[in-house]
Order: sequence, then structure tokens, then C-alpha cells
Amino acid sequence: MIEVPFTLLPHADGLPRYASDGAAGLDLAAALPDDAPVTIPPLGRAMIPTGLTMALPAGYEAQVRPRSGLAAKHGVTVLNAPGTIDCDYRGEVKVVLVNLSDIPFTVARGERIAQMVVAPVTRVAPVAVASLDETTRGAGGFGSTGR
Ligand SMILES: O=c1ccn([C@H]2C[C@H](O)[C@@H](COP(=O)(O)OP(=O)(O)OP(=O)(O)O)O2)c(=O)[nH]1
Ligand SMILES: [Mg+2]
Repeated sequence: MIEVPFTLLPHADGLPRYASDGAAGLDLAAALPDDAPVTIPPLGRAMIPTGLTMALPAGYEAQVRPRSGLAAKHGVTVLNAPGTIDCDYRGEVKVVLVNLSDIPFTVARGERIAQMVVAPVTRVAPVAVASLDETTRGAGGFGSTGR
């Protein structure tokens, strides 16, 4: 286990937790005032605060991913999935939810709205060249191998 420092803003709901021994993602809870739930209208979106800031080690990122239950049961997902938390980001982690259902969805304080997977990052050094090596695929893409 790699220790990752977090700070909890006053509205935070505690440190994020893995929901099971083998869970890949730390669940992220909505850090909202008790009396101020957020209602997302059909096809609307909302930036939900988590009350967390963190300092990932260099060479790592965190991916903000949807929870499958919210997607399957309510049509609510992470709009920019997977959201990217950079290792040099020190602001509050936020979750951009979108409601793809046809009824409003209300997020209450403490509700788990997304999960955060920490993963290693490979960085590369872009180098300008005149041409690239040839491959069988070449420039074929976007369904070029069939449906
Ligand atoms: O779901 C997300 C995605 C991003 N971020 C924060 C952490 C990340 O390090 C920063 C920038 O994210 P990104 O690079 O995806 O956004 P951008 O639109 O490129 O903004 P910037 O110009 O600040 O990089 O915003 C979140 O809190 N939640
Ligand atoms: Mg960016």
C-alpha cells in the first residue's frame, strides 16, 4: 500500500474508502451541506465537491470513474470519465456528474457518487520526425476492420 496524504475540507465526509477488500476504487462521497442536496435535471450536469484534496506521488494519477450502480439504476454517470487527477493537483477533487435519465436525480450529502482508481502513469518525450514506420493497419481506424 502506498500512503497518500489527503486533507479534509470542513464539508468532507471523511477519508475515501475501498468498499471491499479487493475494490479497485476508493469511493468518493458527495461533500454537500445537509440542507443543500443537489438535484440534476434530465440531461443536466453538476460539479459535486468531495471535500478532499490529495498529493499523489510523482508517477501516479487518479482516475475518477462512474459507479456502475448509479449508471445502471439511475442513468447517472461521470461526464468526463475517466476524470484525471494529476499528481501535482492540490485543489479539491470534484466529480462531474451527468444525468442521462429522463427524471431528475438528487445527490445528498455523503452519497457515494464515483470511485477513484490510482494508477501509474507512463510519460513520454514527443520527438518530431519526417515520417513514421509502416504497419499493416496503417491509417485505417474507426471501424476499418469491420463492425
Ligand atoms: O474529474 C475531475 C477531473 C479533474 N479534476 C481536477 C484534477 C486535475 O488535476 C485538474 C485538471 O484536470 P484536467 O487536466 O482533466 O482538466 P483541464 O480542463 O485540462 O484543466 P487544466 O487546464 O487545469 O489542466 O482538475 C477533478 O477534480 N475532477
Ligand atoms: Mg489539463
